[in-house]
Amino acid sequence: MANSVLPTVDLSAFFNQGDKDGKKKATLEIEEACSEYGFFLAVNHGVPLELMSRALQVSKSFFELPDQEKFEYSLKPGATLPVGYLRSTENAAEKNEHFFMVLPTSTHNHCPSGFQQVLEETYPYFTNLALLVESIINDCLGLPPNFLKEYNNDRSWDFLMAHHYPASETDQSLGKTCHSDGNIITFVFNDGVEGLEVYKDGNWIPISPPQGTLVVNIGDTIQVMSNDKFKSAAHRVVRPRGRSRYSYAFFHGLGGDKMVEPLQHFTIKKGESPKYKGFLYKEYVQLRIRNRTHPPAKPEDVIGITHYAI
Ligand SMILES: O=C(O)CCC(=O)C(=O)O
Ligand SMILES: [Fe+2]
Repeated sequence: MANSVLPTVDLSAFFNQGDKDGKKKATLEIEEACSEYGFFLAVNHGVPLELMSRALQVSKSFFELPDQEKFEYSLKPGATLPVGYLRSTENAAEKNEHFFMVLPTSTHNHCPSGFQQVLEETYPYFTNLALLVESIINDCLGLPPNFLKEYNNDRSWDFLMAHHYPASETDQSLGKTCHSDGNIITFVFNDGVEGLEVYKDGNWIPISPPQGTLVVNIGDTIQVMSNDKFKSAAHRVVRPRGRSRYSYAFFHGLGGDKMVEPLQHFTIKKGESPKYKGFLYKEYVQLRIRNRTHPPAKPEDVIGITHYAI
């Protein structure tokens, strides 16, 4: 089965004090998966399965509402963050709608009560899991203990998105076009409907994780910091015929004022040249938001991490 190429990593050892062998095994699997694919699947990740399915139900109920009700949650003019309801424009290359949420305590959020509850309940689990996976990645990359934890100490650039990809009928447009994520680590879960594909060596690999499994992927920031040791893989969502697809993505980011650049650990210390120019995380985030709010006419003009490649 095509799906079996992505390893499924059991994270339970990290929730059971003392299971050293389990931690070692999972760490090695994550290291291999992140250098090879930039993606892995995670089970026993600590996020309650009941909460994941309830969150998907809330999202389905929201996206089934009449347009007029959904548009009440559209981005307010002058808003500093693209929070709330967003949908693709009529002739865009992708067809989707999203609900975008930031830190539960943020006054920027503009959520109906269902999403507010999902946000408040899921956020602590995803934040803890992200800090755990980030510390495992720190070890896999051979960085000094707690390096990423200390560098990445600002949680205000993280966000949660609910996605709906309407079923494809006659048109062939994608649910989400080929992209890589700009952040540190992303967690995705969906309703069991296929559609996510990861690009590797010229092929699109379909990823259909069993329900309750999390898809974990490395973002551009780790790719840059590790000077390409870990991959931020291109991926996309194909819209299945006749079936809508629902998913959530949690994006673990970095403080906006942090500099993102290849770390000396992967350049000077290894005798390798940096593969990227340094940039502020917030600059890259702004460029990526602009890709959405003012989509360029030509797909090749969409700004991605190669913008900083040397
Ligand atoms: O819906 C999915 O399965 C993937 C979503 C995704 O790639 C993203 O939000 O960046
Ligand atoms: Fe993505």
